Amino acid sequence: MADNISSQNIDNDHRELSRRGLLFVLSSPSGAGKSTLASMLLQADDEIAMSVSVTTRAKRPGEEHGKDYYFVSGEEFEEMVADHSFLEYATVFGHRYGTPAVPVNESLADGQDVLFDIDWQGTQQLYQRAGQDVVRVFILPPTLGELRSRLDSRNTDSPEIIESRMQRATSEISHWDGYDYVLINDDLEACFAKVKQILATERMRRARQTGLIGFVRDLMAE
Ligand SMILES: Nc1nc2c(ncn2[C@@H]2O[C@H](COP(=O)(O)OP(=O)(O)O)[C@@H](O)[C@H]2O)c(=O)[nH]1
Ligand SMILES: Nc1ncnc2c1ncn2[C@@H]1O[C@H](COP(=O)(O)OP(=O)(O)O)[C@@H](O)[C@H]1O
Repeated sequence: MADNISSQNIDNDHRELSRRGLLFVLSSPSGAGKSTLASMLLQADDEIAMSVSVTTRAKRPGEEHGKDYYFVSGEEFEEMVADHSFLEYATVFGHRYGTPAVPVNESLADGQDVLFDIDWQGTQQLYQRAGQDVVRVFILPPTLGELRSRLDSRNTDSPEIIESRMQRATSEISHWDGYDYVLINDDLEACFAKVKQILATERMRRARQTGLIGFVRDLMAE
């Protein structure tokens, strides 16, 4: 386990978030395209950092420890739970997934926004913790047939795993109304443009609540 994501680096309650940046969440049923959209956003925007999750699921071909996930054993995961190292955690498809708090706080303290690829359970927990700083975006596939063909063509999972993800897809989708924005990822570039538009709009909304207040006060005092 990488030390920089464990709780040992800080003394106080590391689940207490510094509230400077946005917490930008992408969720979707497996295969709808959230990882693809997340990596496009990270490439296009210097002011947002990815929250790398911890998981007990097996590494897929091509995935890197510390970049895609921190891959840990079940025991290591439960130790992190006991240490209160997670901002949120959940069981998805029979595996444990969690967001380590320390890197998120570091990014926020650096003035970065933070991008999360987490499920609806984690989104609810994050929302309870950080409320108005969380922007929740749900990505839908255009059809379930297209979802299956994306899972097939991604070529990372066995037919059994793909089947179980398809069986979970409708229950994942049923949580769509717990999100601020719902996008259909049909044409990738069009969907990505909407993701960027949402981020830009939400940044402006925050600027209205924070920096601009001082500006308006000074302007009116002139
Ligand atoms: N709550 C929570 N969910 C996560 C976290 N990391 C990933 N997930 C979700 O777990 C699910 C499975 O992710 P993954 O194994 O990468 O499969 P994929 O969605 O098919 O790429 C997805 O819905 C992810 O959004 C996390 O830290 N917390
Ligand atoms: N709009 C799209 N049109 C066609 N294929 C897509 C689109 N968006 C994503 N994909 C492809 O679908 C597969 C699943 O996408 P991925 O981002 O891994 O989904 P998720 O992270 O939601 O599980 C990948 O092979 C990806 O390249």
